[in-house]
Amino acid sequence: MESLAQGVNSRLENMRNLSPAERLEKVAEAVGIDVATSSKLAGDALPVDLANGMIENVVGTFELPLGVATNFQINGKDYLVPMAVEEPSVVAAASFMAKLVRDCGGFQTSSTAPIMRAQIQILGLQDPYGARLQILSRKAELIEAANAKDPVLVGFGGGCKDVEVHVFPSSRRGPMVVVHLLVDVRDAMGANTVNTMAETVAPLIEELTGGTVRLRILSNLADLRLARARVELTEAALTTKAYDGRRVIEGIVDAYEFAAIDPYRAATHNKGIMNGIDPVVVATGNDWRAIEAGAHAYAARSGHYTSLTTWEIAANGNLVGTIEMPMALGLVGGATKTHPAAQAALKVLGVTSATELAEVTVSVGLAQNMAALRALATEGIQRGHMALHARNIAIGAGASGAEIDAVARELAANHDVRSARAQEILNRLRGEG
Ligand SMILES: CC(C)(COP(=O)([O-])OP(=O)([O-])OC[C@H]1O[C@@H](n2cnc3c(N)ncnc32)[C@H](O)[C@@H]1OP(=O)([O-])[O-])[C@@H](O)C(=O)NCCC(=O)NCCSC(=O)C[C@@](C)(O)CC(=O)[O-]
Ligand SMILES: NC(=O)C1=CN([C@@H]2O[C@H](COP(=O)(O)OP(=O)(O)OC[C@H]3O[C@@H](n4cnc5c(N)ncnc54)[C@H](OP(=O)(O)O)[C@@H]3O)[C@@H](O)[C@H]2O)C=CC1
Repeated sequence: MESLAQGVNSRLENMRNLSPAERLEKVAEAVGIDVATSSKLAGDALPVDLANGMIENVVGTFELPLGVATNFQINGKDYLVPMAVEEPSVVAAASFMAKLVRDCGGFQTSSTAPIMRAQIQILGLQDPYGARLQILSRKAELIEAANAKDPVLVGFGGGCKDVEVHVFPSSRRGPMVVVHLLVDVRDAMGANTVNTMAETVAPLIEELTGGTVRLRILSNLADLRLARARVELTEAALTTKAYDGRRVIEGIVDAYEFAAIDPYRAATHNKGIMNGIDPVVVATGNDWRAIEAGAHAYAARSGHYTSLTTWEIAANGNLVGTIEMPMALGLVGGATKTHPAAQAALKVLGVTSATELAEVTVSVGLAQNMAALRALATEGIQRGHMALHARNIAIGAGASGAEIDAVARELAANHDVRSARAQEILNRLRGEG
């Protein structure tokens, strides 16, 4: 079931046995980017003078490993997914699950329009419900004032689309009214865009209500900007030498149920999802704090913190997994525009809109969750994870060059991945033991 949609085939074989330079060449060839672009992914892409323009008190830059997850096929289109992350086994696990999913038809995704909320807090009101209706009666005027501030966005079909008014009749500081501007931010993450609009309409709101406006800022609970992905896997696809596919499916669904009912487990389950999501967010120069805040607030929206994914058994016995969560990602603005490696990562992905990027990103989150649940429900997490973590342990013990893989191999083979053991192996290899 190989797809060469838009010329890209994400099923790159044998990646693990190549050198980083060979892998980059293979990726660049697969997605059709030039050397000038691909070289931005090889390291040293962010000169200090550029970094100095991005944040304050800059002293240098800080690097993370950049991997590329293979095998992703989403809505029939293949993607190679850049992931910037320090944790071993994450990229391997995402690639592995994407391989299983592509053999079962790939990921199916959808999303809402990219609507962000800006909040405007009003205090000093005796009649909060009366103020609410005053504001709603002038909705069109507020929308017009907000949109006058961003003709570029309006030109792209975005802009403020609606206004909501929420009343908190009794807070410790008296009645509070909170206006939400609902803004279609198109291909922006949207924070600066909606904050500007909120600050613009605040004087008009004070005039309308007689109250005092305090905060004017977006909400990171972007519950109107959702991205979704669905997978369906057969028993045969999940069968291994050691485990029957039916047993794997039952185990994954039991693991999901645990996360659905218990917040202690849900926190770890969702961390596993974010293992997939954050590296894509970082690699594309997006704001990962915003994504994390939105994810966990959404997981707790019912008052009970729960899983961001669902895992069920369909009538035909197949395993069905879904994810739906806020995904406020941008292709313009923020560091996506200034960081050369983020620009190159977006070219590797080949996405043409922020919603497409959001759908790819939640697909990686779903794949990552599936990898963790599959491992946890069968052999446990340590075999696959620790075998790859062994290289970190080897480096920590002082191994370098070819020593790293030699020490890691022995640690993993003996299922004894500890620093002291790594030191012993290293000493022996160096003839010092
Ligand atoms: C680690 C694997 C994938 C090994 O799994 P395996 O069965 O040893 O893999 P394999 O050697 O049979 O290879 C299968 C495919 O995996 C990929 N793959 C496999 N190895 C590599 C590698 N070295 N480099 C690159 N790709 C690799 C690759 O796509 C490969 O296909 P191929 O290309 O060969 O046709 C598996 O054990 C796994 O998925 N484990 C789960 C790992 C995981 O979830 N890690 C996240 C960190 S743990 C955590 O922080 C979260 C957690 C667990 O607490 C969340 C929760 O509790 O829910
Ligand atoms: N709580 C939070 O999450 C907060 C986050 N931030 C930060 O805000 C930044 C993101 O803000 P954001 O508003 O996205 O960034 P920008 O303001 O840099 O970019 C958005 C602007 O880009 C222009 N634009 C050009 N093409 C498009 C297009 N196709 N679609 C949409 N807009 C387009 C628009 O108008 P124009 O050309 O007129 O500018 C738009 O207003 C991030 O760095 C984030 O870290 C800031 C405050 C709080």
